[in-house]
Amino acid sequence: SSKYVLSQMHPMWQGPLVVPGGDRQSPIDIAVRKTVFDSELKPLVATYDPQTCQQIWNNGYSFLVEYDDTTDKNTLKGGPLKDKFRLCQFHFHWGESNDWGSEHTVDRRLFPAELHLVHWNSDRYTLFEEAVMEENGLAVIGVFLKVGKRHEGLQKLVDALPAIRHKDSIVEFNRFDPGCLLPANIDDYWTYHGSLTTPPLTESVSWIVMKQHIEVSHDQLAVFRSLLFTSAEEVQKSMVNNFRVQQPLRGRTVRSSFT
Ligand SMILES: NS(=O)(=O)c1ccc(NC(=O)NCCO)cc1
Ligand SMILES: [Zn+2]
Repeated sequence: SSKYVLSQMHPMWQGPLVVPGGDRQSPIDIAVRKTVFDSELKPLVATYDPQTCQQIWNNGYSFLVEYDDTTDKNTLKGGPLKDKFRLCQFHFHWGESNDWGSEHTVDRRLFPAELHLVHWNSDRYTLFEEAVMEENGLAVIGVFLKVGKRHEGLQKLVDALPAIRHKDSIVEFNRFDPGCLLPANIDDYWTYHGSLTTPPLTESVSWIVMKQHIEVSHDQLAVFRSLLFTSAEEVQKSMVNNFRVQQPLRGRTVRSSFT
């Protein structure tokens, strides 16, 4: 049965959204004490080619760094995944202040921002658009951001943001290694079955949320907040608080790859 999901997460969404089923929605709170260690979970193997980076653009919701996903150049396998997945894009969610902004929470703790690396199952499907509708179609790696020392690898991205301040603006972006945004330790993660956190909210995501966060500077995060939800003709609205609120667990188990 499909349930109505009120669009609490963002004023931009008008009226209730119908989602298929609605009992595998994301994000969620990860109650650490209730996670279950699974010794069968393998280490994650992420192989990314910085040369396949194509463009960075403001989609009116976040900014996306998109990769050429027509070949198996950027793959994710292992971890909870049975198949091989292809990176298509990564993006972030953040708040208007450093006190909130992440989508997932850990024991209700909010982080100032969260990175999502979006992959689709290239063993079973030929396009993202196909995979996004399927139960085992997507794998998204979530990485929490904390405010601290400057992230040298992120700076190249930050320097490109003023050029895509408005919705639908896009610039060519080449040579960016998404691997530089992963924490040192990618063996410790939580994993559960969920959904996209923005429309179409389809329940096709194997979530892999890293236990270890990365650090970015206050100034780097401030540049995220200088982006706009709006296009050049509209009244300006700062791109902040582009996160969805935590959704009910509905009996799901969150597994951990570590004790
Ligand atoms: N926030 S999230 O759950 O990681 C997410 C990822 C991809 C999408 N959609 C998507 O990638 N659409 C096609 C090309 O951008 C929506 C939400
Ligand atoms: Zn996201």
